[in-house]
Amino acid sequence: MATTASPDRNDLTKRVLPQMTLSRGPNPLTAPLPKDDSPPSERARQRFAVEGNAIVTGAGGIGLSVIRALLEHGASGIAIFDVPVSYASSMPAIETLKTDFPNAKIKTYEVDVRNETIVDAAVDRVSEDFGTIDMLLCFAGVVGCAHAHELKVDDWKRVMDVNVTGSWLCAQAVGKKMIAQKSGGSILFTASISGHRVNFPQPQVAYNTSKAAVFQLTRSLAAEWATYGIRVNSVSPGYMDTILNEGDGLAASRAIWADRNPMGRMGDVEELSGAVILLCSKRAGRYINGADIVVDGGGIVF
Ligand SMILES: NC(=O)c1ccc[n+]([C@@H]2O[C@H](COP(=O)([O-])OP(=O)(O)OC[C@H]3O[C@@H](n4cnc5c(N)ncnc54)[C@H](O)[C@@H]3O)[C@@H](O)[C@H]2O)c1
Ligand SMILES: OC[C@@H](O)C(O)[C@H](O)CO
Repeated sequence: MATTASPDRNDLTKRVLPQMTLSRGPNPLTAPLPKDDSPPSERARQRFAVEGNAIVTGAGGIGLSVIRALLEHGASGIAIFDVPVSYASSMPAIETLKTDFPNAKIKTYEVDVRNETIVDAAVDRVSEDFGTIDMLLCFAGVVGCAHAHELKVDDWKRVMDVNVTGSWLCAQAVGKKMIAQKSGGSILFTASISGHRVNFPQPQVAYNTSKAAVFQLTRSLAAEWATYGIRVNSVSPGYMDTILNEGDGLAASRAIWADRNPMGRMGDVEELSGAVILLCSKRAGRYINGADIVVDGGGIVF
């Protein structure tokens, strides 16, 4: 039997919470594209240029590679958030970046992304040190392998806290700054093919679940913050050749992953940077919001 919806149900103003109404204020994403008469090569360069300062969390294999790409494409400042133990190994690479890009401002901050107080204080410090925050790229992440029926709740929480809560805390702290700055911005999360499908042979229920959550975090913030000129997207790498895929018994799986990939190999971290630059670029990425780009060599062949 057909039911008639109550009149109130069709009245959006009564159904939608006040804070979800899209108040259209000044928004760099709604302004018309500026006319550009520069020569073709310059137009091509500008199309994939990134502008301003970026906070990058997780200066591991992928994070360090992307920082270099951001600097090559025009970023003027990079604030790196990581935990002290990782700085010990990534510091030589960070020093090389400072030498290779002498005009860029590159600073490191000891930040455990799971801690709200530390994240908020660090984002405040970046604001003071750099002026504006134009981009946030979240690469801080951990993996954990255990059979689901044996997984301890602390191990579940460790993965969720870094991959989901850590990404959220950084995005909220930076989002507040971007909204106040009124100049828009770009936020990029790192999901994974593990959020799209269940990988083989490693059992990693917490990791897979955490990365699927990152998609909805991406889409939720993309929907809420476009009105402030903030775009929010994610990348989903396949198996990249980093230290993340060495521990927790994962090294033994590398040959299986490569064998099942159409390209017969794992990815090089540098092969991810094109997608990241596209999503963060002000021109080429301007209408890309709430998207996830999979970079996995064609997926796993079963
Ligand atoms: N390598 C891959 O195959 C692959 C595939 C898909 C997704 N990813 C994701 O990409 C991201 C980067 O991975 P990677 O391969 O470069 O790994 P990585 O281990 O080389 O780097 C991860 C970085 O995150 C940092 N980190 C961990 N916990 C942190 C915390 N609490 N606070 C601050 N920083 C913290 C680590 O210190 C490290 O520098 C992760 O989110 C990972 O899940 C990786
Ligand atoms: O799915 C690829 C990655 O997210 C990750 O490196 C892997 O799943 C770790 O087991």
